[in-house]
Amino acid sequence: MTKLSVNVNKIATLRNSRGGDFPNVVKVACDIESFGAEGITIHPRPDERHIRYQDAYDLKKVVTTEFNIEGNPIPKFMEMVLAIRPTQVTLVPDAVDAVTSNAGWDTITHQSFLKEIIAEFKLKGIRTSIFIDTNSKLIEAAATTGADRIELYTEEYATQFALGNKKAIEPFTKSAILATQLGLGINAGHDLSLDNIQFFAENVPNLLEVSIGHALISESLYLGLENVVNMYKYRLSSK
Ligand SMILES: CC(=O)[C@@H](O)[C@H](O)COP(=O)(O)O
Ligand SMILES: NCC(=O)COP(=O)(O)O
Repeated sequence: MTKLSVNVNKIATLRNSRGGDFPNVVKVACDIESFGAEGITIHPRPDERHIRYQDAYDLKKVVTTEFNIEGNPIPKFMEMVLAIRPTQVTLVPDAVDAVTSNAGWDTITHQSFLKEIIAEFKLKGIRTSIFIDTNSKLIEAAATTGADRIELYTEEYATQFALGNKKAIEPFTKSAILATQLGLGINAGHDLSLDNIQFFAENVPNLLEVSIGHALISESLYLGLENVVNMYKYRLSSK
């Protein structure tokens, strides 16, 4: 079965908006695990606008499922991941000022760089995954870097699925078949949601893990609002 890794970036966004420690990222991650998630994902960005580097160290102490750290392997990120030794590092080539991840690796241009850093992570026993588009040449090049897995970048699928274009799954199915032939494990993420996840999982063979954050946290707000509004009303009703 495909594992669900919950990305808690948005919990940190909410916490940072008030400058305090509510919601507490570590507590939320532990609760998410106790609710059944099989992994916790974070994507610290250089400006620490949501997850802070300290959160990564704090989470390492408590996460009992798979801990996945995503990011661009700049020196500060490398140092942190090598010290923490999470279950998995997912390499994402995002620009410092990117609003969110918006492209996969060019594994041909950056083949030797990726080989070098993947070897460093492997020495520390950290599983490696490369964030990538559904391009067969890039997936073939990814297989030569020593990476254990690829993470298929699913924004295009999510956008097209919302427009009713179910054919958008085809490149993902093909990429998964190719990756399996090349000995790569398959993860996926970006804009996956309650609406589009089932069709994706049913049509992408050997899907090991999905990491989901933005939609999952937004859906949790919607699905929890009625309950919480009524809890407030109940507490006010004795007056
Ligand atoms: C790698 C990826 O797909 C991202 O979705 C990412 O981890 C989310 O990052 P933000 O929460 O900063 O948008
Ligand atoms: N790797 C993708 C991820 O962690 C979450 O992406 P999103 O669901 O926030 O778009």
